[in-house]
Amino acid sequence: MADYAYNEIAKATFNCGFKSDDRTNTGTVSLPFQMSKYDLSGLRVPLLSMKKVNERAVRVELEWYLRGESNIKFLQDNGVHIWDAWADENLELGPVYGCQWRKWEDTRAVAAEEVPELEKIGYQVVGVLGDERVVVQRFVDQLQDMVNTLRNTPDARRIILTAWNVGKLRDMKLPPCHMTFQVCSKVLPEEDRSIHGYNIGLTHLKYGYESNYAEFVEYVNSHLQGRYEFATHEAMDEFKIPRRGLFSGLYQRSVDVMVGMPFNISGYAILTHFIAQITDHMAVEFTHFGGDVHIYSDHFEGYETQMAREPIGDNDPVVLFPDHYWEIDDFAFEEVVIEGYKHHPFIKFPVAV
Ligand SMILES: Nc1nc(=O)c2c([nH]1)NC[C@@H]1CN(c3ccc(C(=O)N[C@@H](CCC(=O)O)C(=O)O)cc3)CN21
Ligand SMILES: O=c1ccn([C@H]2C[C@H](O)[C@@H](COP(=O)(O)O)O2)c(=O)[nH]1
Repeated sequence: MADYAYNEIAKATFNCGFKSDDRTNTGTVSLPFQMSKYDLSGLRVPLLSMKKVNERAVRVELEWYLRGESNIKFLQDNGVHIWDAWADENLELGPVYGCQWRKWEDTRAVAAEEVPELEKIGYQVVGVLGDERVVVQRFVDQLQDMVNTLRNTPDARRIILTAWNVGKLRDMKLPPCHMTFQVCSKVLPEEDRSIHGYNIGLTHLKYGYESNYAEFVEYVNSHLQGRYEFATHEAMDEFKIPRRGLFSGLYQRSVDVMVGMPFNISGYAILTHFIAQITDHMAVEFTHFGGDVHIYSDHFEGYETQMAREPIGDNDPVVLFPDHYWEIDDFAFEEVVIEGYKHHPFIKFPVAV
């Protein structure tokens, strides 16, 4: 359950953090470099039970990232106001997350004879300089590259999405906090493949989704007495259970434990499941690496309230996508469903700007 991993970080930060000043003049306790891991098997999503996390806002924000926009109009049109305080009067944030994910700008001035080769790999001529050098430009879709690599050469150790575009930091209203996301694809041994396939099937059955995974569970239950560890690769191939598992990790340079982190871990878990589904993987685990991990001083009271609550044992949230999803642009937050989320009431935390 997600609460335990998250609570360890929150408690360590609260109890052992250094009293620190910060940009917003709020004051924090801060504990550098903390890691936590979240189980994703069976389409699980780490949504906390000890306070309500607005999972709809998480889905809307994720679609906004995937759309590659720098303007928060989409968020506002869909009733999400978490970025309002940072945008300018035109609702612009500068080239933040989505912009870097989908259209990282690469502009260079080159000698004319280099142009034909560069055009072959997607650069376009956008101008000529006084010294006759030619200005060429392309926009890199890092997310599409991630998906393509997972489909074509999944053993690659370079499958990375980064928002930390050093040359553009000064154009951003806030430099990216969740800055670098990496995925690793692994061929699963028979038993692991079976456990993860079975878990997804159980989730599908529980929520009435017909799927190859649900059929696999029915096969295991009727032919193997429920002993999924006896399922063979051959049988799993027949049910089209993916051969590979997906592991993901996020480096977040600055972590607001009470406000940002619950959004960030659940958002990246949903992103991992989505990428897994559209590249024929099963998501296994998400690891969160925090750089400056802090609790603001005006969150201490809310922290005490949250930590005094009992985790809800049967909080077992999962995410379900329509089974036709196969491309990045298929993601639509209204169709992405969270089921099984049980939580204590919302706690209001002031957000430091
Ligand atoms: N101090 C700070 N913390 C953050 O987490 C944060 C920033 N700044 N700046 C940029 C983004 C914006 N993000 C935000 C901003 C506000 C909420 C927020 O108001 N959360 C409320 C619930 C909001 C709702 O239900 O819609 C909360 O209490 O968690 C969450 C994430 C995350 N980021
Ligand atoms: O996704 C996010 C975005 C922001 N945060 C938090 C982390 C910090 O408390 C502030 C950013 O301030 P900096 O001075 O730029 O570090 O926002 C987050 O936790 N998650």
